[in-house]
Amino acid sequence: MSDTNEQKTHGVVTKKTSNAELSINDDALDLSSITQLSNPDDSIPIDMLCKMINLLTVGIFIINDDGVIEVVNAYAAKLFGMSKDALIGRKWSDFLNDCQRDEYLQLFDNLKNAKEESLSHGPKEITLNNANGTPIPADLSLSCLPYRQTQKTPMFIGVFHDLTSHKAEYKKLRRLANTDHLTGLANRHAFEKALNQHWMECVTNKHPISILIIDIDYFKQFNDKYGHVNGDKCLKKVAKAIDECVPSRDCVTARYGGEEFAMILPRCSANLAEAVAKHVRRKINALMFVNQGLPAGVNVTVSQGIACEQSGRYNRPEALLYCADMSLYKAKSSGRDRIQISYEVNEENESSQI
Ligand SMILES: Nc1nc2c(ncn2[C@@H]2O[C@H](COP(=O)(O)OP(=O)(O)OP(=O)(O)O)[C@@H](O)[C@H]2O)c(=O)[nH]1
Repeated sequence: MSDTNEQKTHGVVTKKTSNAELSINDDALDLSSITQLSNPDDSIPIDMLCKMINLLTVGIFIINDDGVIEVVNAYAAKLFGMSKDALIGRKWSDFLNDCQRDEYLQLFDNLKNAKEESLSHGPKEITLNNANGTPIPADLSLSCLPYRQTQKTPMFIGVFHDLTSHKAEYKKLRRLANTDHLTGLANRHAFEKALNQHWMECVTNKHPISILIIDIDYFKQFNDKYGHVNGDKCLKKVAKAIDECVPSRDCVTARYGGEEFAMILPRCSANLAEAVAKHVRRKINALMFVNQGLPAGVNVTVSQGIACEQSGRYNRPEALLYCADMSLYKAKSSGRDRIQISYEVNEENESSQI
């Protein structure tokens, strides 16, 4: 008895093998021709090829020159969210969103009209809208099968991988790379990236942009007296209090160094930055550490430096940052628990203290 039988479904011939199955529209593609290797005497038995393709954890489909699916493997069917039989006769581009569909139809035209047989495209990242309504990120390559193997009309093979888990992992790693692990705030790297972006946006649109640098006073003494574990808890509390003072969602609060924090205030004047700094000061002064076993009287203060770019005072974000840092230094040297605002670059007498 033959291990391969055939049945007609919706006008499409489905070939079934004993070990694996592969749906094929026989009218368009003689699949046995694909099994021909460069040496015509070497060929892979069809059932073995079907089994191999079906076992692959990569989506494979073959389409005709109308973009209609003629062959599809089990993994592709799973990702498309339909049975293999149901997929035969469907246009593969139905599973793309409008924007990607247009791009791929254009590309498909290019592939069809190309003179070279072995033309291919990709891999390129796409999002498959599968039949269950789940968007699946995938990378897709589309290649023209050599004419000598498809014999009649040109055929194309699509190969794609599910990128869902890679994407999730990438997102997680990206978040970790941008986050300070102790406080959960942005880290210095993320701060600098955000500063460049906000600087460009504010300067281009002639909006002010302010930076606030906040440093815990005498934190070494806190650590020495209450231990590093309590020091860490204190840093977390201070970070949370600072983050609660941002005036809008596009502000960025970061841990800039050990006990130093920084805030980017896009579209905020020096006056607004000063109001934010006063808010920070009140919140930090009110922090209590009793719930972590420290005496009721224990508290911390912060010194703050502000610089604001408005009307081209500074030519680079680094200059703005430098002046905010200089202001902080002045706030420290003049007694701590203070807010210092810098109005001009390197002008000692052009700053004010609160
Ligand atoms: N617990 C804890 N301590 C940290 C961490 N990072 C930095 N520090 C401590 O922060 C302290 C900073 O000390 P200094 O730079 O001398 O500053 P300070 O004692 O705050 O003094 P001023 O800034 O001049 O007011 C050091 O004792 C560091 O060990 C951290 O992640 N956890």
